[in-house]
Amino acid sequence: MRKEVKPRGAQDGAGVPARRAALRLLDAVLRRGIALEAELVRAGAGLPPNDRGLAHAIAVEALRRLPDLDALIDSATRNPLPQDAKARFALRIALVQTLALGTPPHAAIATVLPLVDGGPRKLVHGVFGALTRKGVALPEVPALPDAVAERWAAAWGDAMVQAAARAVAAPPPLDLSLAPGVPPPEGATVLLPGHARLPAGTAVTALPGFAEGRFWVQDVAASLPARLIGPGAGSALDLCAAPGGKTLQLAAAGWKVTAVDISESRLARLSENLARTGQPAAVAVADLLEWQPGEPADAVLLDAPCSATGIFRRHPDVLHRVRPALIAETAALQARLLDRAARWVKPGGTLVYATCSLEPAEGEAQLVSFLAEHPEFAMDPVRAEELPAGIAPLADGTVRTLPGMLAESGGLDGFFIARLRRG
Ligand SMILES: C[S@@+](CC[C@H](N)C(=O)[O-])C[C@H]1O[C@@H](n2cnc3c(N)ncnc32)[C@H](O)[C@@H]1O
Repeated sequence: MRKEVKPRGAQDGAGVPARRAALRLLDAVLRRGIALEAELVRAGAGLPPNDRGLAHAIAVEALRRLPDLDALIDSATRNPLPQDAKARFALRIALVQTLALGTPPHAAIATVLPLVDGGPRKLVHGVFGALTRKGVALPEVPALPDAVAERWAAAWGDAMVQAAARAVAAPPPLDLSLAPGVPPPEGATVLLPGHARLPAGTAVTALPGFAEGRFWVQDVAASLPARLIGPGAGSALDLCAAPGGKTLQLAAAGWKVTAVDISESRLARLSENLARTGQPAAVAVADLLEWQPGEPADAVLLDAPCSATGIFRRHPDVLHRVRPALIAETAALQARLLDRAARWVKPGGTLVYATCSLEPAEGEAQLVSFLAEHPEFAMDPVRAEELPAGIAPLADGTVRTLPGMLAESGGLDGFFIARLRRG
């Protein structure tokens, strides 16, 4: 009689599919360098929403805590497990649940052992048991991966690295940009006019006014590039626009906006956001290395694709998958995009360049080479009163937000912003 071959995972008990999906997410980020959110679409396909949410929560928390989890694992094995060993992944998943997510140890290990069926079950069980019996805990301030700590210390100093480590410990607050005339929700902190900050974990879709488009989610740092363009009645190009936080701001400030992005799926979200908030904008799906507008614009905003290391609090996968080669690659793309964006600014018009990156190659260095090659542009220095209290423009008129700034009110994303005027 032929033995029936069951696909892997076919006999999974309750709770195991979520852990299998968490394993797949971590594997995608750590071994293949894929963004967590991109993999979530694939790894979560077919899973009920609760399992999908749990897989995501486990993976995100493991990425926040990876160096500390690995140090614990290494303290309990005679020879260090290879970084890509399945046993290490299984242990990270079991430990992070017990030590950070409040899962009882027996449930954490029982749902993880099926991931190493036919493999190192005994080892995983033994290491997990030894660590939990010892009563180990994660440190209050997570350790950053060595390569990140070294890179950021060289760029910004040790105090920034310590602030970044504190900031990675927990998800950030929920920041909203408010449509014109909308008051901040009750209990919100207001860092700038038209802004509201609510505690981390607030469900935005459950807030009164969400469906009516009275606000949209946008970190206060991410709201600065469009704010710095100011109100206007002329034409504005929002380049690399999706999912559209800045398009909404520009439209709400009175600009006649054309929003361009290469990603159809992200632009679909931009169109949903326009529909929900009732803000008008023309939308174009295009590669900006090929597209060009019918005529130059009064204001051009380039929120360029980047390593996204400035948003590590919400997307801790960047701490592990962004390497120097990726930073160099995105910096080269930014230079080409910036060069094209510059051609589309009317004489006397404004160009704002922004990246949500903590890498000088994607910010400060980009600006230096741009100014050297574009004498027709000069800095339009940002003034202190245009920024939240506690954040000052730099001497050259640019804005650099870093971990540690506004820490007492919940921090903000890492951004670089430069405003230029065409002569
Ligand atoms: C930082 S995100 C933009 C965020 C957006 N400005 C907002 O505020 O919601 C960068 C965007 O650049 C887009 N992008 C990357 N390469 C592009 C290209 N060659 N042409 C047009 N858009 C591009 C990506 O699809 C992505 O949506």
